[in-house]
Amino acid sequence: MHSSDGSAPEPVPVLVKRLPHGEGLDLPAYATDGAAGMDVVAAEDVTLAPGARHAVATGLAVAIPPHFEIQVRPRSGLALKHGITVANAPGTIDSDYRGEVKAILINHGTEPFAIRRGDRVAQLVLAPVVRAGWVEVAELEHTARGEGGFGSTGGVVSLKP
Ligand SMILES: O=c1ccn([C@H]2C[C@H](O)[C@@H](COP(=O)(O)OP(=O)(O)OP(=O)(O)O)O2)c(=O)[nH]1
Ligand SMILES: [Mg+2]
Repeated sequence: MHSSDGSAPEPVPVLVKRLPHGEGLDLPAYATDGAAGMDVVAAEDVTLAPGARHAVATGLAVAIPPHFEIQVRPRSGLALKHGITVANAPGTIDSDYRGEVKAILINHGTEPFAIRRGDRVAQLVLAPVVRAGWVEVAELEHTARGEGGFGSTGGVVSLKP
């Protein structure tokens, strides 16, 4: 959201600590002014065979403020060109996690994929967290959808006007 004068809001401060093997690497950064995610680089060399997955080190630990999370998301270019994606997308970094941030990458492609230290392998999206509180009831209100789901409104063809 932008403030009423149209200026961008202040970034939310997120504490970040470089681990020893992260020294010398760029911190995650937004590639453009409008980027939603910060590209994060690998802190290790690793080759993913077809079908293999690996928790790729970033060399970073973070302290996210309360009521926020960081999502670890794939980069579309790697997914489209090489079949490299985040196995648990979007990965969840909890605000109370103090271990190393890792990107769990999987190779869905047909060729081995070499990751070199410093390569941008995923993107981190800071997102607000709203917590639910259960309100247990015996009956739920009726809706037009009811229990229909999983394609109940039709297939891939567009809805009739
Ligand atoms: O892609 C990811 C996902 C998770 N984590 C770290 C941060 C997160 O706070 C913690 C736990 O993640 P999650 O809750 O997804 O995993 P879990 O299997 O439920 O483990 P746990 O029992 O530790 O919560 O692991 C990462 O570094 N990268
Ligand atoms: Mg968990």
